[in-house]
Amino acid sequence: MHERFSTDPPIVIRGLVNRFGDIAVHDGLDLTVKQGEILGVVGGSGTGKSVLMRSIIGLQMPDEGEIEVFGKSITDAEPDEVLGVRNRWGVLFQGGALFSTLTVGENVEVPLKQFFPEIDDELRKEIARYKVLLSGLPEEAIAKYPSELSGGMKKRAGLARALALDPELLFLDEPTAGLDPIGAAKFDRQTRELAQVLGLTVFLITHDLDTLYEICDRVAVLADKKVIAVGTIPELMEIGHPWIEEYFNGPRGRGAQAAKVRQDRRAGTS
Ligand SMILES: Nc1ncnc2c1ncn2[C@@H]1O[C@H](COP(=O)(O)OP(=O)(O)OP(=O)(O)O)[C@@H](O)[C@H]1O
Repeated sequence: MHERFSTDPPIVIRGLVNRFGDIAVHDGLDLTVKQGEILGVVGGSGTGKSVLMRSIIGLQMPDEGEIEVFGKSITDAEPDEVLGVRNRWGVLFQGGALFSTLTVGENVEVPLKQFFPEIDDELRKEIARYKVLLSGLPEEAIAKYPSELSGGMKKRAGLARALALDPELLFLDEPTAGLDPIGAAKFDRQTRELAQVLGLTVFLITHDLDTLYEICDRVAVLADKKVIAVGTIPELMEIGHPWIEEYFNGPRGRGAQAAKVRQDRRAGTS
């Protein structure tokens, strides 16, 4: 079977420890991300969600522990081996992290040039164009510079770049932060559609309760330097952890839950 169709978990983390000076951000963190799921990652500010993502993609070398992505160790691998898995994921960083001196199209071409230098210019431009359109941007956005884009368009451009290499795994760091509610709901819908159509596994850091209710199959909760629970929202609510209760049962959590129920009724699914 081609690895793309493997049912093995694409991410397995065991005993992760990350320290900055004397302070441990993670201390014995375990997490398994299942093939094909959209996993929401939540936790209070500073609980280490971004550090966790950076560790998985090899930008942060952990002090202890083991991280496997597509069965390859990120923590012990030789740089060449990591390169072999790096082209199987795409990352949308907070704020898009676009190169300001390149147009949207050129930004999307960057990973293509890096990993597939043999592709000729015309084909590379055409692939980049297709990814920009796939991300929901109009044709005219291709030639624009990041400074000419709205916040929502920058996110979509970042998404187009994250999709450049046809990834199997997509990392999204707070994709709807700073978007208006309509833009955020659109972005959520698009993430779900892309995940379904392209067969992606999605690791999604968010504070957005609507996103969690709308598109996440499971949610991992970071607290006390670990993942304290992973499951569907109803499963998490049964655990009775005070932070989880407060998070999902607070006024915003109840609002998001009610919105989901209304939407499901309209769609005739409940
Ligand atoms: N390079 C670094 N050097 C020192 N401390 C760092 C570094 N990167 C992160 N930290 C610290 O690690 C902790 C976790 O940071 P991280 O950005 O992962 O939190 P987060 O859960 O993503 O927060 P937020 O929800 O606010 O984005 C914070 O206390 C942060 O100050």
